[in-house]
Amino acid sequence: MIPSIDLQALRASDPAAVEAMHDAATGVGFATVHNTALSGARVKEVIECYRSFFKLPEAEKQAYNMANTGSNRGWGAAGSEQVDPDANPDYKQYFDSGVSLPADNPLREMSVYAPNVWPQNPPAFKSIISSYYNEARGVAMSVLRGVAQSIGAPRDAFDEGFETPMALLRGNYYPSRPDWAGAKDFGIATHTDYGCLTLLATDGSPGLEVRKRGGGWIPISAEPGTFVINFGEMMEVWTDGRVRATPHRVVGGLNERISVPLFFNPSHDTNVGPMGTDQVVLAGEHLAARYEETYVHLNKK
Ligand SMILES: O=C(O)CCC(=O)C(=O)O
Ligand SMILES: [Fe+2]
Repeated sequence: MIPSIDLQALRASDPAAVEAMHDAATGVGFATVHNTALSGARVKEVIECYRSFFKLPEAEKQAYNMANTGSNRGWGAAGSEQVDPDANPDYKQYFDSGVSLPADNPLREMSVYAPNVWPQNPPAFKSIISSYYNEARGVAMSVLRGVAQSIGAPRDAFDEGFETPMALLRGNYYPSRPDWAGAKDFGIATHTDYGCLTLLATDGSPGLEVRKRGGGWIPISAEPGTFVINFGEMMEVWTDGRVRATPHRVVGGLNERISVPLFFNPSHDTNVGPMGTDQVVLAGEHLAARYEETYVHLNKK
């Protein structure tokens, strides 16, 4: 039901891999991807690094709380994001990092390119997370080339749009589902991702569910070294609906869980208007609007 794709085969234009990507992109909107440049050991290191951060005392994490900076870099406390207006704010915590631009780059004035915030603890956080950020971007770009090929576009159709990507790496921490949680409380409520492609690593524990067309939910999980991919709203617009942005959620259960999505968003000025039309939709404007709707610290301003 959810295609499983060998990334090296996709890179080599193996017909079965290209067809699996076509099915994923135009059908369920999700796939798992394995045989990438990122090993399971690398992903485990990243997950444990986030875990150490999330286990710090709340008072220490407060120093990095993004509600204080108004950007989306640093720690997001439980209840700080509401992805579904009909549900309560999510009970997950998260930590966001983005592209590192040189101090004299004027793009840093824009909140989507704001400077990163790095915690002091664990001490290796900055080096582990920033190198994973760069490696994961490389993997995401290879996946996108395969997506382009699978829908009959040139393999490099998306390359130019990702020169200074608003790519955001997030560590999500879901504690076990709180006792007080009711029907409107979720680890992360039902939503579609905002950007083009999400490359998601998880600690292997269950929780993520994908909405089935026609109703119902499909559970999906991936051990470190295998990634879940899915497509976001900008990709659906850009491809004029051919590639699907599929809603998903985490209700949460007894198990604690960590997941690490890379939201591979294009450069601010990339036109993600439907290909082959003259409609203009600026990626940066779409993203800023969605952040304003969902980050509690931005929409309450
Ligand atoms: O934790 C997961 O598996 C999914 C997280 C997610 O959908 C998101 O952060 O957008
Ligand atoms: Fe998501």
